[in-house]
Amino acid sequence: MAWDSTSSFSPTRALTSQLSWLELENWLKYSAPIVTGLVVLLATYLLLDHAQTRPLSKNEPPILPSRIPFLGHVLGMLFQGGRYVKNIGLDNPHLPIFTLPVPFSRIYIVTSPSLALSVQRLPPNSLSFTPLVPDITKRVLGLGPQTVEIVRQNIDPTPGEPSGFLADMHDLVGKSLAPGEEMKKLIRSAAHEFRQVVGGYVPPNPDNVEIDLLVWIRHFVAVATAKVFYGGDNPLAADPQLEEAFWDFDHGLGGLLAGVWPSVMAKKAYKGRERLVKAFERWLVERRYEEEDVAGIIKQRVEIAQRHGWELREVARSEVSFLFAGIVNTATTTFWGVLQVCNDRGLLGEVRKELGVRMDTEEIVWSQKEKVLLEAVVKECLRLNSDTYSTRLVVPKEGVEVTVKGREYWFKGGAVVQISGGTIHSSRDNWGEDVREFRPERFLAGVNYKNFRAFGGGKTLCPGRHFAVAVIRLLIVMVVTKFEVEIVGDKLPEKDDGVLPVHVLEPKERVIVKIRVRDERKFGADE
Ligand code: HEM
Repeated sequence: MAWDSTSSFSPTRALTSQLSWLELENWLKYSAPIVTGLVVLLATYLLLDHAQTRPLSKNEPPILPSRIPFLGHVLGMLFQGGRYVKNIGLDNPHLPIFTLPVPFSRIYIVTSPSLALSVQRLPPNSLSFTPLVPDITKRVLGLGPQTVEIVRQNIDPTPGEPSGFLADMHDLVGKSLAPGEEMKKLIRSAAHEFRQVVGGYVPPNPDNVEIDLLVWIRHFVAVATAKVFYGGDNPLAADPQLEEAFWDFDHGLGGLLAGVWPSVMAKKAYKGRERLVKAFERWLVERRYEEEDVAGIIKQRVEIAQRHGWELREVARSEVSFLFAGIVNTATTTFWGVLQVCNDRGLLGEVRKELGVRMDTEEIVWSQKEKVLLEAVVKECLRLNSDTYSTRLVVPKEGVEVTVKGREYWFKGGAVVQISGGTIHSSRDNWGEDVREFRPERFLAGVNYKNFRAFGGGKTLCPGRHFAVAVIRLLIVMVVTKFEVEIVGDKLPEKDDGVLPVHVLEPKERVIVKIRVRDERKFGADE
């Protein structure tokens, strides 16, 4: 009999359905534990998220949950860098402070400038930056366990207590870079070095060679700063290739800070740092720091570190960090300053008009107006391009209740409080409708400095700020006076705010320029 495929009984179908049952049974047998596991995982995940988004105290700042439960804020920060938190602040202008719940902890974000002032004045036994330093320096600089132990000692001494390494170093750097004779000497030395590197620079033919403005400027800053602080025999002068190692270290800082297998995960930065450390170690072993042209602040830094029991190879790591502080922000801010001035013919004319730099005596003659205008240019560049955070650890393990501006706040122990410079600098409420525009005039008209956070604030306020503004001003004016800088392309780049904002932000795209010498006869402006 021919097989009737339309009949209601079909052995094939029966066999197939039997197979399906078997498969289902098998599937259930093997998959049930997996499904149960997944359900338990999902329930735990949602429970954790629920627990995480509940206030831990009635006075904890308002909690902003993330769209992706539990891990959302961490992922946001990981994939969007500093922009993530900055934008949450800008989207919630009604909240002066808020809580970002992260797995098993919190990050408290302050976006109100006046609240920031009060928060950074709280005593170090409630909020302090210094307890974070040992771990940060261990990761970023690769300090050994013995040195980290030394750093931990008497980290926040109260009056009358012996001061530890950090407090001694903090005092020294603060005093040496405060306005006064020592700082003037450093600025004179910087002026001299800038005149050597900028004045002696012969640009390649601009018809054939285009230059990356940031790379060009940062070379001047790196070479000159290394010489101002570490003298003519400084490690960068002895091996010019170290400059590349320096920028590798800088660009991979986030990876080093993450601390996960840095020699592999942040390979370039790690290698760059270790090359720098070796060079500084050699410099120290050869006692180059005793040479006459090494700045007093460096001689004393080495002395303090040794007095506290640091070995020379560890002192080398500390000096890499000081060189870093001296170069990176200054270089990037000078880049933005030169770019903005050269992009505005009117401003360029003003800047060029009143400066005289004499080759013979190295005397720099500023008109007061010039100095103020350039200072405004520098500060406006900093406002637009500095998204840095001031960070404080909540010191008491059990958490802390503080009264700030007449209100009670509670912070969880071990969590961090961050003042978001990026939000404060980008807020219309603080800077007006033209907040995104470059308008140095706003600083000439007078601004409220509580809205300006480029140098941080409180106990961690940048000690190099006066020196930095003076040298950036000087370098901008030297570059635009000696050279005609033609920007290739008609659009200025935006800052790259998708990274960890550890320093002034670099541009998203490279800025290419053509450089011509403007005046062959002398360095300075027309006499
Ligand atoms: C435009 C240039 C500069 C900017 C924007 C800048 C910014 C900053 C910021 C934001 C901090 C941390 C503040 C905080 O955590 O609240 C800092 C710390 C520091 N800066 Fe600067 N800085 C600049 C130039 C310099 C220069 C030229 C030097 C040295 C020659 C320097 C030396 C330091 C040191 C030593 C610290 C650590 C202070 C401490 O924790 O005790 N900075 N700077």
